[in-house]
Amino acid sequence: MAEPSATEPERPHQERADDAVIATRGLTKRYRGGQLAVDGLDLTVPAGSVFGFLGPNGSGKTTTIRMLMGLIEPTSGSARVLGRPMPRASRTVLPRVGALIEGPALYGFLSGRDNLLRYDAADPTADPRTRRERVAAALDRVGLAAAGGKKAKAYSLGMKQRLGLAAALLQPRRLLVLDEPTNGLDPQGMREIRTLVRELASDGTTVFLSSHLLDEIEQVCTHAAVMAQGRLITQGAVADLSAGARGRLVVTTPDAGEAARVLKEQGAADLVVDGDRVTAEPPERDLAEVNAALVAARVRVRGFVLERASLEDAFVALTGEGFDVAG
Ligand SMILES: Nc1ncnc2c1ncn2[C@@H]1O[C@H](COP(=O)(O)OP(=O)(O)OP(=O)(O)O)[C@@H](O)[C@H]1O
Repeated sequence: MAEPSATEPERPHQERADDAVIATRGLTKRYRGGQLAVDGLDLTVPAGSVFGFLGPNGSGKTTTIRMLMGLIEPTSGSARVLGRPMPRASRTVLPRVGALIEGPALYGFLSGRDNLLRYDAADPTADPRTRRERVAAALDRVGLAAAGGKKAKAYSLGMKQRLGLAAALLQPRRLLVLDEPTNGLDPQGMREIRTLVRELASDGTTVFLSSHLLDEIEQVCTHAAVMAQGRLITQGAVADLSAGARGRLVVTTPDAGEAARVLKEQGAADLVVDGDRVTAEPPERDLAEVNAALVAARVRVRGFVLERASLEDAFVALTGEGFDVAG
Protein backbone atom coordinates (compact mmCIF):
# COMPACT_ATOMS: atom_id res chain seq x y z
CA MET A 1 0.00 0.00 0.00
CA ALA A 2 1.20 3.46 -0.85
CA GLU A 3 2.06 5.78 1.97
CA PRO A 4 -0.24 8.80 2.24
CA SER A 5 1.45 11.57 0.31
CA ALA A 6 3.07 14.19 2.50
CA THR A 7 2.36 16.77 -0.17
CA GLU A 8 -1.40 16.49 0.29
CA PRO A 9 -2.04 16.92 3.99
CA GLU A 10 -5.13 19.08 3.41
CA ARG A 11 -7.15 16.18 1.95
CA PRO A 12 -8.24 13.95 4.79
CA HIS A 13 -11.49 12.95 3.04
CA GLN A 14 -9.89 11.93 -0.19
CA GLU A 15 -11.63 8.56 -0.72
CA ARG A 16 -15.04 10.21 -0.61
CA ALA A 17 -13.97 13.41 -2.29
CA ASP A 18 -12.50 11.52 -5.25
CA ASP A 19 -15.80 10.64 -6.86
CA ALA A 20 -17.59 13.65 -5.37
CA VAL A 21 -18.20 16.54 -7.70
CA ILE A 22 -18.88 18.80 -4.73
CA ALA A 23 -17.50 18.14 -1.24
CA THR A 24 -17.66 20.57 1.64
CA ARG A 25 -16.26 20.16 5.15
CA GLY A 26 -17.50 22.30 8.01
CA LEU A 27 -18.50 24.98 5.54
CA THR A 28 -19.75 27.97 7.49
CA LYS A 29 -20.90 31.46 6.59
CA ARG A 30 -21.67 34.18 9.06
CA TYR A 31 -22.70 37.43 7.38
CA ARG A 32 -21.33 40.71 8.60
CA GLY A 33 -24.55 41.54 10.42
CA GLY A 34 -23.99 38.41 12.53
CA GLN A 35 -26.48 36.14 10.74
CA LEU A 36 -25.24 32.53 10.73
CA ALA A 37 -26.55 31.52 7.30
CA VAL A 38 -24.66 28.21 6.86
CA ASP A 39 -23.42 26.25 9.85
CA GLY A 40 -20.77 23.50 9.57
CA LEU A 41 -21.99 21.97 6.32
CA ASP A 42 -20.56 18.59 5.18
CA LEU A 43 -21.99 18.01 1.73
CA THR A 44 -21.02 15.22 -0.68
CA VAL A 45 -22.44 15.31 -4.19
CA PRO A 46 -21.64 12.09 -6.11
CA ALA A 47 -20.61 12.29 -9.77
CA GLY A 48 -23.48 11.62 -12.16
CA SER A 49 -26.19 12.39 -9.61
CA VAL A 50 -29.10 14.77 -9.90
CA PHE A 51 -28.66 16.26 -6.48
CA GLY A 52 -31.52 18.14 -4.85
CA PHE A 53 -30.57 20.77 -2.30
CA LEU A 54 -33.75 21.12 -0.36
CA GLY A 55 -34.78 23.52 2.33
CA PRO A 56 -37.35 26.15 3.20
CA ASN A 57 -36.69 29.78 2.31
CA GLY A 58 -33.87 31.22 4.36
CA SER A 59 -32.31 27.84 5.19
CA GLY A 60 -28.99 28.76 3.58
CA LYS A 61 -29.21 27.25 0.10
CA THR A 62 -28.30 30.35 -1.89
CA THR A 63 -25.49 31.23 0.51
CA THR A 64 -24.05 27.72 0.05
CA ILE A 65 -24.28 27.94 -3.73
CA ARG A 66 -22.58 31.34 -3.70
CA MET A 67 -19.69 29.85 -1.69
CA LEU A 68 -19.47 26.85 -4.04
CA MET A 69 -19.24 29.18 -7.02
CA GLY A 70 -16.55 31.27 -5.36
CA LEU A 71 -18.79 34.34 -5.25
CA ILE A 72 -18.38 34.79 -1.49
CA GLU A 73 -15.75 33.58 0.97
CA PRO A 74 -16.72 31.13 3.70
CA THR A 75 -16.18 32.27 7.28
CA SER A 76 -14.64 28.86 7.98
CA GLY A 77 -14.52 25.34 6.55
CA SER A 78 -13.75 24.33 2.99
CA ALA A 79 -15.44 23.59 -0.30
CA ARG A 80 -14.08 21.53 -3.19
CA VAL A 81 -15.74 21.61 -6.59
CA LEU A 82 -14.56 19.15 -9.27
CA GLY A 83 -11.86 18.17 -6.80
CA ARG A 84 -10.39 21.66 -6.49
CA PRO A 85 -10.60 24.10 -3.57
CA MET A 86 -12.95 27.05 -3.94
CA PRO A 87 -12.73 30.00 -4.21
CA ARG A 88 -8.96 29.53 -4.81
CA ALA A 89 -9.37 27.43 -7.97
CA SER A 90 -12.26 29.46 -9.43
CA ARG A 91 -10.39 30.17 -12.64
CA THR A 92 -9.89 26.50 -13.50
CA VAL A 93 -13.14 25.19 -12.05
CA LEU A 94 -15.75 27.69 -13.21
CA PRO A 95 -15.27 27.18 -16.98
CA ARG A 96 -16.33 23.55 -16.43
CA VAL A 97 -19.41 24.49 -14.42
CA GLY A 98 -22.64 25.85 -15.90
CA ALA A 99 -24.59 27.94 -13.44
CA LEU A 100 -28.03 29.46 -13.34
CA ILE A 101 -28.27 31.57 -10.22
CA GLU A 102 -30.98 34.07 -9.40
CA GLY A 103 -32.45 34.11 -12.91
CA PRO A 104 -30.48 34.71 -16.09
CA ALA A 105 -29.30 38.22 -16.96
CA LEU A 106 -30.83 38.88 -20.37
CA TYR A 107 -31.20 41.83 -22.70
CA GLY A 108 -34.92 42.07 -23.42
CA PHE A 109 -34.43 44.04 -26.63
CA LEU A 110 -32.20 41.34 -28.11
CA SER A 111 -33.46 38.06 -29.50
CA GLY A 112 -32.81 34.84 -27.60
CA ARG A 113 -30.19 33.95 -30.20
CA ASP A 114 -28.44 37.33 -29.95
CA ASN A 115 -28.38 37.05 -26.16
CA LEU A 116 -26.56 33.72 -26.50
CA LEU A 117 -24.17 35.14 -29.10
CA ARG A 118 -23.27 37.84 -26.57
CA TYR A 119 -22.72 35.28 -23.83
CA ASP A 120 -20.54 33.21 -26.09
CA ALA A 121 -18.53 36.25 -27.20
CA ALA A 122 -17.85 37.08 -23.54
CA ASP A 123 -16.12 33.71 -23.11
CA PRO A 124 -12.43 34.18 -24.05
CA THR A 125 -12.01 30.43 -24.62
CA ALA A 126 -14.89 30.23 -27.15
CA ASP A 127 -13.79 30.04 -30.78
CA PRO A 128 -15.63 32.80 -32.72
CA ARG A 129 -15.59 30.72 -35.92
CA THR A 130 -17.89 28.10 -34.39
CA ARG A 131 -20.03 30.54 -32.39
CA ARG A 132 -23.16 30.31 -34.54
CA GLU A 133 -23.18 26.50 -34.43
CA ARG A 134 -22.71 26.48 -30.65
CA VAL A 135 -25.58 28.90 -30.15
CA ALA A 136 -27.85 26.96 -32.52
CA ALA A 137 -27.05 23.70 -30.71
CA ALA A 138 -27.73 25.27 -27.29
CA LEU A 139 -31.07 26.72 -28.47
CA ASP A 140 -31.99 23.35 -29.87
CA ARG A 141 -30.99 21.61 -26.64
CA VAL A 142 -33.49 23.63 -24.59
CA GLY A 143 -36.27 23.54 -27.19
CA LEU A 144 -35.97 27.19 -28.26
CA ALA A 145 -34.76 26.68 -31.84
CA ALA A 146 -38.02 28.00 -33.31
CA ALA A 147 -38.24 30.94 -30.87
CA GLY A 148 -34.56 31.93 -31.19
CA GLY A 149 -35.36 35.00 -33.30
CA LYS A 150 -37.93 36.40 -30.89
CA LYS A 151 -36.98 39.24 -28.53
CA ALA A 152 -36.20 37.93 -25.05
CA LYS A 153 -38.70 40.35 -23.47
CA ALA A 154 -41.48 38.51 -25.34
CA TYR A 155 -40.43 35.20 -23.77
CA SER A 156 -42.46 33.60 -20.99
CA LEU A 157 -40.68 33.13 -17.67
CA GLY A 158 -40.18 29.45 -18.53
CA MET A 159 -38.60 30.36 -21.88
CA LYS A 160 -36.31 32.89 -20.17
CA GLN A 161 -35.26 30.20 -17.73
CA ARG A 162 -34.57 27.81 -20.63
CA LEU A 163 -32.57 30.52 -22.39
CA GLY A 164 -30.52 30.88 -19.18
CA LEU A 165 -29.91 27.14 -19.27
CA ALA A 166 -28.89 27.37 -22.92
CA ALA A 167 -26.30 29.98 -21.90
CA ALA A 168 -24.99 27.56 -19.27
CA LEU A 169 -24.79 24.85 -21.93
CA LEU A 170 -22.78 26.72 -24.57
CA GLN A 171 -19.75 24.76 -23.46
CA PRO A 172 -19.68 21.11 -22.38
CA ARG A 173 -20.01 21.06 -18.60
CA ARG A 174 -19.24 18.48 -15.96
CA LEU A 175 -21.52 20.15 -13.46
CA LEU A 176 -24.64 22.28 -13.67
CA VAL A 177 -25.64 24.35 -10.65
CA LEU A 178 -29.20 25.60 -10.75
CA ASP A 179 -30.62 27.77 -7.99
CA GLU A 180 -34.40 27.27 -7.75
CA PRO A 181 -34.71 26.70 -11.52
CA THR A 182 -38.50 26.33 -11.46
CA ASN A 183 -39.23 29.21 -9.07
CA GLY A 184 -42.12 31.33 -10.35
CA LEU A 185 -42.91 29.05 -13.28
CA ASP A 186 -46.38 27.74 -14.09
CA PRO A 187 -46.92 23.95 -14.02
CA GLN A 188 -46.16 23.62 -17.74
CA GLY A 189 -42.93 25.63 -17.37
CA MET A 190 -41.95 23.51 -14.37
CA ARG A 191 -42.51 20.32 -16.32
CA GLU A 192 -40.36 21.59 -19.19
CA ILE A 193 -37.46 22.45 -16.90
CA ARG A 194 -37.71 19.14 -15.03
CA THR A 195 -37.71 17.18 -18.28
CA LEU A 196 -34.70 19.13 -19.45
CA VAL A 197 -32.85 18.47 -16.19
CA ARG A 198 -33.50 14.73 -16.57
CA GLU A 199 -32.23 14.80 -20.15
CA LEU A 200 -29.07 16.66 -19.19
CA ALA A 201 -28.41 14.21 -16.39
CA SER A 202 -28.90 11.24 -18.69
CA ASP A 203 -26.01 12.62 -20.77
CA GLY A 204 -23.80 12.21 -17.69
CA THR A 205 -23.71 15.81 -16.44
CA THR A 206 -23.99 16.07 -12.66
CA VAL A 207 -26.82 18.45 -11.79
CA PHE A 208 -26.99 20.24 -8.46
CA LEU A 209 -30.28 22.04 -8.02
CA SER A 210 -31.80 23.85 -5.10
CA SER A 211 -35.48 23.80 -4.42
CA HIS A 212 -37.98 24.43 -1.66
CA LEU A 213 -40.36 21.93 -3.27
CA LEU A 214 -40.28 18.42 -1.86
CA ASP A 215 -42.22 16.81 -4.69
CA GLU A 216 -39.89 18.41 -7.22
CA ILE A 217 -36.92 16.74 -5.55
CA GLU A 218 -38.76 13.42 -5.46
CA GLN A 219 -39.59 13.69 -9.15
CA VAL A 220 -36.22 14.61 -10.59
CA CYS A 221 -33.45 13.88 -8.11
CA THR A 222 -31.46 10.73 -7.42
CA HIS A 223 -29.88 12.23 -4.30
CA ALA A 224 -30.81 14.99 -1.90
CA ALA A 225 -29.62 17.00 1.06
CA VAL A 226 -32.08 18.63 3.40
CA MET A 227 -31.24 21.95 5.05
CA ALA A 228 -32.97 23.74 7.89
CA GLN A 229 -31.73 26.93 9.51
CA GLY A 230 -28.30 26.72 7.94
CA ARG A 231 -27.67 23.15 9.03
CA LEU A 232 -27.68 19.89 7.15
CA ILE A 233 -30.45 17.63 8.43
CA THR A 234 -29.68 14.65 6.20
CA GLN A 235 -28.30 13.66 2.81
CA GLY A 236 -28.22 10.55 0.65
CA ALA A 237 -30.05 8.71 -2.12
CA VAL A 238 -33.67 9.87 -2.30
CA ALA A 239 -34.93 6.27 -2.09
CA ASP A 240 -32.92 5.67 1.11
CA LEU A 241 -34.05 8.94 2.68
CA SER A 242 -37.73 8.08 2.29
CA ALA A 243 -37.15 4.46 3.30
CA GLY A 244 -35.76 5.74 6.61
CA ALA A 245 -39.17 7.05 7.57
CA ARG A 246 -42.13 4.83 8.32
CA GLY A 247 -45.13 5.33 6.08
CA ARG A 248 -48.56 6.32 7.36
CA LEU A 249 -51.25 3.88 8.33
CA VAL A 250 -54.47 4.47 6.39
CA VAL A 251 -57.72 2.89 7.59
CA THR A 252 -60.86 3.29 5.49
CA THR A 253 -64.05 2.70 7.44
CA PRO A 254 -67.59 4.04 7.88
CA ASP A 255 -66.83 4.04 11.64
CA ALA A 256 -64.03 6.60 11.48
CA GLY A 257 -64.52 8.09 14.96
CA GLU A 258 -64.42 4.73 16.70
CA ALA A 259 -61.47 3.64 14.54
CA ALA A 260 -59.51 6.73 15.61
CA ARG A 261 -60.23 5.96 19.27
CA VAL A 262 -59.01 2.35 18.93
CA LEU A 263 -55.94 3.34 16.93
CA LYS A 264 -54.99 5.85 19.60
CA GLU A 265 -55.43 3.20 22.26
CA GLN A 266 -53.14 0.97 20.21
CA GLY A 267 -50.42 3.60 20.26
CA ALA A 268 -50.92 5.29 16.89
CA ALA A 269 -49.95 8.98 16.85
CA ASP A 270 -50.79 12.07 14.84
CA LEU A 271 -54.33 10.87 13.98
CA VAL A 272 -56.17 12.63 11.19
CA VAL A 273 -59.82 11.81 10.42
CA ASP A 274 -61.07 12.87 7.01
CA GLY A 275 -64.50 11.47 6.07
CA ASP A 276 -64.15 7.70 6.01
CA ARG A 277 -60.33 7.82 6.12
CA VAL A 278 -58.30 7.72 9.28
CA THR A 279 -54.58 8.20 8.88
CA ALA A 280 -51.97 7.92 11.59
CA GLU A 281 -48.34 7.41 12.35
CA PRO A 282 -48.32 3.63 12.95
CA PRO A 283 -47.50 2.27 16.42
CA GLU A 284 -44.38 0.18 16.97
CA ARG A 285 -46.37 -3.02 17.53
CA ASP A 286 -47.39 -5.68 15.00
CA LEU A 287 -49.97 -4.14 12.67
CA ALA A 288 -51.91 -7.44 12.61
CA GLU A 289 -52.67 -6.82 16.30
CA VAL A 290 -53.82 -3.29 15.53
CA ASN A 291 -56.16 -4.58 12.83
CA ALA A 292 -57.48 -7.29 15.17
CA ALA A 293 -58.21 -4.63 17.83
CA LEU A 294 -60.24 -2.63 15.30
CA VAL A 295 -62.27 -5.68 14.37
CA ALA A 296 -62.76 -6.63 18.05
CA ALA A 297 -64.16 -3.12 18.66
CA ARG A 298 -66.63 -3.77 15.80
CA VAL A 299 -65.04 -1.21 13.52
CA ARG A 300 -66.05 -2.17 9.96
CA VAL A 301 -62.72 -2.00 8.13
CA ARG A 302 -62.83 -1.50 4.37
CA GLY A 303 -59.18 -0.79 3.92
CA PHE A 304 -56.06 -1.11 6.09
CA VAL A 305 -52.79 -0.13 4.41
CA LEU A 306 -49.38 1.26 5.23
CA GLU A 307 -48.66 3.96 2.64
CA ARG A 308 -45.14 4.28 1.36
CA ALA A 309 -43.21 7.04 3.11
CA SER A 310 -42.51 10.15 1.10
CA LEU A 311 -39.57 12.47 1.42
CA GLU A 312 -41.95 14.72 3.31
CA ASP A 313 -42.52 11.99 5.91
CA ALA A 314 -38.75 11.66 6.20
CA PHE A 315 -38.43 15.40 6.73
CA VAL A 316 -41.13 15.41 9.39
CA ALA A 317 -39.54 12.41 11.11
CA LEU A 318 -36.15 14.12 11.12
CA THR A 319 -37.14 17.58 12.20
CA GLY A 320 -40.36 16.93 14.11
CA GLU A 321 -41.96 19.64 11.99
CA GLY A 322 -43.90 19.89 8.79
CA PHE A 323 -42.09 21.09 5.70
CA ASP A 324 -43.24 24.65 5.96
CA VAL A 325 -42.69 26.65 2.82
CA ALA A 326 -42.90 30.35 3.43
CA GLY A 327 -43.49 32.26 0.20
N1 LIG B 1 -26.04 39.29 2.14
C1 LIG B 1 -26.60 38.92 3.29
N2 LIG B 1 -26.37 39.58 4.44
C2 LIG B 1 -26.92 39.19 5.61
N3 LIG B 1 -27.74 38.11 5.74
C3 LIG B 1 -28.01 37.40 4.63
C4 LIG B 1 -27.47 37.75 3.34
N4 LIG B 1 -27.92 36.85 2.44
C5 LIG B 1 -28.71 35.99 3.11
N5 LIG B 1 -28.76 36.30 4.42
C6 LIG B 1 -29.49 35.57 5.49
O1 LIG B 1 -28.93 34.27 5.59
C7 LIG B 1 -29.96 33.29 5.77
C8 LIG B 1 -29.89 32.24 4.65
O2 LIG B 1 -30.26 32.87 3.42
P1 LIG B 1 -30.18 32.15 2.01
O3 LIG B 1 -30.60 33.16 0.97
O4 LIG B 1 -28.89 31.50 1.86
O5 LIG B 1 -31.31 31.05 2.17
P2 LIG B 1 -32.08 30.23 1.05
O6 LIG B 1 -32.29 28.88 1.62
O7 LIG B 1 -31.38 30.33 -0.25
O8 LIG B 1 -33.44 30.98 0.97
P3 LIG B 1 -34.18 31.56 -0.32
O9 LIG B 1 -34.78 30.38 -0.99
O10 LIG B 1 -35.20 32.47 0.31
O11 LIG B 1 -33.14 32.29 -1.10
C9 LIG B 1 -31.26 34.05 5.84
O12 LIG B 1 -31.60 34.25 7.18
C10 LIG B 1 -30.95 35.35 5.14
O13 LIG B 1 -31.76 36.37 5.67
